[in-house]
Amino acid sequence: MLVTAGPSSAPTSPSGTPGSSGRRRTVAVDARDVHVVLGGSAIVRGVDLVLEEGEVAALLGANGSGKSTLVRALVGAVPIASGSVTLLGHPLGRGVPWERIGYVPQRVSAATGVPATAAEVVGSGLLHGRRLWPPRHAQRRVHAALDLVGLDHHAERPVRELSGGQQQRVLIARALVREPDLLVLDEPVAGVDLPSQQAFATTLSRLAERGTTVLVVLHELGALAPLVRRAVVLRHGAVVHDGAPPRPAHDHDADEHDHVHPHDDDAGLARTPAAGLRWEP
Ligand SMILES: Nc1ncnc2c1ncn2[C@@H]1O[C@H](COP(=O)(O)OP(=O)(O)OP(=O)(O)O)[C@@H](O)[C@H]1O
Repeated sequence: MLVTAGPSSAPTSPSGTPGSSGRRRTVAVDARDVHVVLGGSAIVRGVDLVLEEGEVAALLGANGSGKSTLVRALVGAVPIASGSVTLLGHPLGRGVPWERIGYVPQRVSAATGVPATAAEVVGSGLLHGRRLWPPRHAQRRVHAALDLVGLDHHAERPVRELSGGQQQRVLIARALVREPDLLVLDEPVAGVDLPSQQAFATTLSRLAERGTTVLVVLHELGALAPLVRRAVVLRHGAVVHDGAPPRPAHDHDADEHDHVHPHDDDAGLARTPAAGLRWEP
């Protein structure tokens, strides 16, 4: 199921919203008028973001536009100055079912001071708050998650011996192992080779079909283009576009680039291999 509902949609409640079929859909993320202030500067300025169950949305914007800060605020990693955030029907805080949420932060190493193996790092994704021991079938789930990112053959290797891109894939597996209902990913495929990006896109699309909601920070849609139907574009911490994905452009990272382009659903011609998009009719 893929549904889009921007802030301009009919009002929703944390528990759900009636769809066109009349069936109640669960709202996975309900952020209203979110402001974040860091170091005395307003970094996120009045963002509204409502994501429904199974929706795949990309968060785009130039460097420094506030994408990471916004997703970090959504998962409670930085405090919000004002506004409200509800995740999976629960106000941000201890009541949120964090075990149902996977988060891949931006560009962190999977290697810690501890010589953990890839399987151990992924297994840590199964631990949370009150659960300090692995659930049943943990090993099977760990290996399945590593297999999804093409690294099961490295399961017993210390992560510090893996390349940067492989470490990133370990972190993706750590989020996937939870079989999350909500997945928040901050530039998950930066530094990841194209075949792995495509495998990741396939995995995400299967998760979305199953009802997982995905919010992914990207600079270019890249291999994920076929599954992203909604793009939220930030500029200076505010949403300047929320709707169909913008056309790819080579200058997306330029400060003055507005990230908003006319979109044509029949725009195969607008999507060129040079822009890094894999176009599927
Ligand atoms: N802890 C902090 N204290 C002060 N300013 C911060 C802090 N963290 C981020 N910022 C500032 O907030 C702004 C937005 O940063 P953020 O990392 O959210 O942008 P981004 O859109 O994710 O950028 P990029 O595409 O480069 O990853 C930047 O100007 C950054 O310097």
